[in-house]
Amino acid sequence: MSVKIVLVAACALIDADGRVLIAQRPPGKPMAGLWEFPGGKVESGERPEVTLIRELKEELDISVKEDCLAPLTFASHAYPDFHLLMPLYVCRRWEGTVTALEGQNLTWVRPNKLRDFDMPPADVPLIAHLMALI
Ligand SMILES: Nc1nc2c([nH]c(=O)n2[C@@H]2O[C@H](COP(=O)(O)OP(=O)(O)OP(=O)(O)O)[C@@H](O)[C@H]2O)c(=O)[nH]1
Repeated sequence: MSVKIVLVAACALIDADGRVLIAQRPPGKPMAGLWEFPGGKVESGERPEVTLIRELKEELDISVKEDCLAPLTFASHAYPDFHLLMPLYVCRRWEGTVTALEGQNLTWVRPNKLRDFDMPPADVPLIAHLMALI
C-alpha cells in the first residue's frame, strides 16, 4: 500500500530568555486549536529553508537569513491520511518584530513547559530535543 509523504518545514524561534515560539492553529483548519511550530508545507521544487523563510515572513512578519536556520531534528509521524516528515530548525536571530499576521495566537514558552500545551502528536517527541538544546 502506498502512503503519501508530506514534507513540512518547521522552526523553533528561540528568544534571548531561551523561550520557544508556538502558534495556535486557527479554527477551521485540520487540528484547529493545537499549538505548533511555525512553518508549512514545502512546495514542489522548493528547498525547506526557502519554505521557512517564506512562511516566517507570511505568518510572523519577520525576516530570517538562511544561515540563521540550524537543523535540530525531525518528526516522522503516521497520520491516518498521510505520513508527515517534518524537519525542525532552530533560529535565534531574525529581523523585525514577531507579529501574528494570520490571526493566530502566539506564545513564548520555555521548553520544559511545552508539555502543558496541546500539540499535534508528531510534535510531542520534538519537545525533548528542545529541552536538551536549551
Ligand atoms: N507548521 C506546522 N505544521 C505541523 C506541525 N506539526 C504537525 O503535525 N503539522 C502538520 O503539518 C501540516 C502543515 O501544513 P500547513 O500548516 O502548511 O497546512 P494547512 O493544514 O494549513 O494546509 P494548507 O496549507 O493546505 O491550507 C499540517 O497537516 C499540520 O497539522 C508543526 O509543528 N508545525
